[in-house]
Amino acid sequence: MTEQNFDANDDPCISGGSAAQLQGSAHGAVAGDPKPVDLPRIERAVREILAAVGENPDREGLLETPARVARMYAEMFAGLHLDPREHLRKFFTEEYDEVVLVKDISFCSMCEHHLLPFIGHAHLAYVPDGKVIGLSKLARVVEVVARRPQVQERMTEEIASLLVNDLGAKGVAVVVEASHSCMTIRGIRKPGSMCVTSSMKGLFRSNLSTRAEVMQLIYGGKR
Ligand SMILES: Nc1nc2c(ncn2[C@@H]2O[C@H](COP(=O)(O)OP(=O)(O)OP(=O)(O)O)[C@@H](O)[C@H]2O)c(=O)[nH]1
Ligand SMILES: [Zn+2]
Repeated sequence: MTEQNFDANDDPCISGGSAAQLQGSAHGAVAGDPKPVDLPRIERAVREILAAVGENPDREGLLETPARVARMYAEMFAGLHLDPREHLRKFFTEEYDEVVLVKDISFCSMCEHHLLPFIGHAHLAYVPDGKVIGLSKLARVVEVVARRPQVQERMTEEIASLLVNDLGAKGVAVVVEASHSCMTIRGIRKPGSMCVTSSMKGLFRSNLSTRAEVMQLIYGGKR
C-alpha cells in the first residue's frame, strides 16, 4: 500500500481512543460508533482457531501469533474507523472540464465471505464541474474503502458514490480489477482469474463516447 500507511501501533482506534466516525457506509460500524478494534479479543479468537484446527497455541513458534494476527486485522480493517470523505474536502477551482483519470491504483481488500485478500487495481476517472481535487486523494479514498470487509461490487459502487456526492463531478467512472484469493488458493482454485467491476455515473453513463474514451485511456491497446 503506497498512499497511506496504516500503522496499527499509531491508530487511536486500536488503543481504545476515539475512533473517526464512519459515515454513509454499508458496513457494521455506523456513523458516530466509537467502536475501537479490540486486540485482546482478536488474540483470544486466534488462539481458539489454532486449537480448533489441531495446533498447539502454546508451542514456541505460535506464542506471538495471536498478537501478530490481531495487529494485522487492525491494519487490514482500519478503514472501518476512517471517513473517506475527509480526503475529498480540499479542492482547487479549475476551468478544466475533460477527463481526469488516475489509473492502476493498487489495493488490497478482504473478501467478507472468507476473510481472504483480494488484490488488484482501481482506475478512477471524473469530469470536473469546476472543482478538481489532489490526485493522491483518489488513491486515499480507495485505501479507506478497501480496508474493510468487502465485496468487490460494493467497493466499486462506494468509491463511485463518494466521488459523485462529495466532488460534484459531471461524471465519474470507477473500474476495479482484482484477483480473489478465495478463488485462487482454495475452493475452485483458479489462479489467474480476475474479477472486473465498473460503476459509471453522470456523463460516463449517459454519453457512450465519453465512456469509450475513459476505457481507451484505462486499457489503451491492452484489451
Ligand atoms: N460477487 C462476489 N462474490 C464474491 C466476492 N468475493 C468472494 N465471492 C464469492 O462469494 C461466494 C461465497 O459462496 P458460498 O457458496 O457461500 O461459499 P463457499 O462454499 O466457500 O463457495 P466456493 O468459493 O464456491 O467454495 C463464492 O462464490 C466467492 O467466489 C466478491 O467480491 N463479489
Ligand atoms: Zn472470498
